[in-house]
Amino acid sequence: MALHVKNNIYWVGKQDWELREFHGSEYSTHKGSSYNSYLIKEEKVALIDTVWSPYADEFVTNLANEIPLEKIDFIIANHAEIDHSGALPALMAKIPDTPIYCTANGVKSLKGHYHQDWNFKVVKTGDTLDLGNGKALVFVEAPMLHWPDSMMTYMTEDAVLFSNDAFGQHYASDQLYNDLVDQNELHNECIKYYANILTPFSKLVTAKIHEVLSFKLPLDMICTSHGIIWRDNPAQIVEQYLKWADSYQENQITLIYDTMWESTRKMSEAIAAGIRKADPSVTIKQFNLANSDKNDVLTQVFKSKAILVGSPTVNNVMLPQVAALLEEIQGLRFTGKAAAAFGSHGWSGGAVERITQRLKESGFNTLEGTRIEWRPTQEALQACEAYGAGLVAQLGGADSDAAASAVTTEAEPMVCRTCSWVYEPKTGEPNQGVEAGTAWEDVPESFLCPVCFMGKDDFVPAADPAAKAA
Ligand SMILES: Cc1cc2nc3c(=O)[nH]c(=O)nc-3n(C[C@H](O)[C@H](O)[C@H](O)COP(=O)(O)O)c2cc1C
Repeated sequence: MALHVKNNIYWVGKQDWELREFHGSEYSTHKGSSYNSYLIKEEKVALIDTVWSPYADEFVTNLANEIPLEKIDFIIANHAEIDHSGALPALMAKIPDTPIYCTANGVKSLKGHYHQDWNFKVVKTGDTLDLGNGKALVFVEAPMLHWPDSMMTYMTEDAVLFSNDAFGQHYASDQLYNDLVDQNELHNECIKYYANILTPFSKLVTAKIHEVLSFKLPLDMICTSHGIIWRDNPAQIVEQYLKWADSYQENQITLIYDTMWESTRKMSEAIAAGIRKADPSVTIKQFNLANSDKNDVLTQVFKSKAILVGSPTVNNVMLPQVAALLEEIQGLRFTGKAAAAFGSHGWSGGAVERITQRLKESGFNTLEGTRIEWRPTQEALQACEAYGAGLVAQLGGADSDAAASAVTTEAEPMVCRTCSWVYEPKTGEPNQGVEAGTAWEDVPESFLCPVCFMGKDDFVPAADPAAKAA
């Protein structure tokens, strides 16, 4: 059923109350989700995005009840991922010649998904499409937010930004607008979405928001492609994104572990007690990975100034759930956080060292870990408490941003021509073993842009983007 949004704009999407997993099991959706599609009925009729493929037939039927399909003049595909483009095959079967407006990368992704040579119209930032009635759509490319093809579409006069995935949340609701839903639920789903999906692209988030703000366009609503529409003070989520993109952290320490026989859990609790005694103001959270949702844990990592990751040693390595989480943590490229490892072992040990190494490779400012043999004695637990207290003292000035800013270098930043990610010599790129203070000429030839994976040749001096990389 179509729902009126503003003037001649209607929501024609799908509320998916049942969804509990998204991207396979990559993202948990405790509150369901929605696939938001918008129909604009000006002199010209435009459809912005569609819905996920399982709901394609339902979508097309509902749309045809709203408007004869042949009256749709333009289809805008802001993003090719199948939760937004999934109904295109069913729709295009009915109106095969209707033009689809998307970025150049959008054509590649849509062809890659559907293997169809539809009537694609490639658009770039600043291109406009006249809707009549004095209104137009303006396109803004947003590469790697969060796929190479991503873009946003702005509607003039109505001052509505169709932001696609940006500013969205996985949150099914019978209310369309941000001011009508539970604010805590909304905040939790927004931060989870940012933490789990957008964290690696934070530098691009900041740059894109500043670019769009520089256009000085009025903004009345942000119509996202998942979750609610921001109509009450839409700038609030933009401001929130700027904070989240800036090495976000709260006064929180999170302990994450797995255990076979509870020794590592006891260590976690003793370390937490030591932290609590040393700093009663800090929020402490503890998660056993065996019974925790990984996306919820990653959200807490995002909120933390420091994390402690624990595992017993098994066959000289860590437990697999811990290894899996560390892989996710590495991909998310958190910045400005400290970390340490802990765990129990029987003879050789090995897990604490491996965890420490992985945390270091993931860009954390790693602190000395702690280990015990077998099940903890009273003395061992006291030592863990003391360790927790000592950690608080170390955290006083130990975050890696501070460490990075202590690095002085005259070396110039370099920018990736494909996605605009900036290499800052001051911070290096610890994910690829490039230490803070490394000048571009000393960065290994195997270096890849961490956002779009282009090689070193694709980089040019940030101060002179027209120049060719040496
Ligand atoms: C299958 C298995 C393999 C193990 N392999 C090692 C090992 O390679 N090195 C070691 O030091 N301890 C090893 N241990 C001993 C555990 O690390 C030890 O029991 C530890 O206290 C368990 O901690 P937890 O109670 O947190 O599970 C192993 C234990 C099991 C059950």
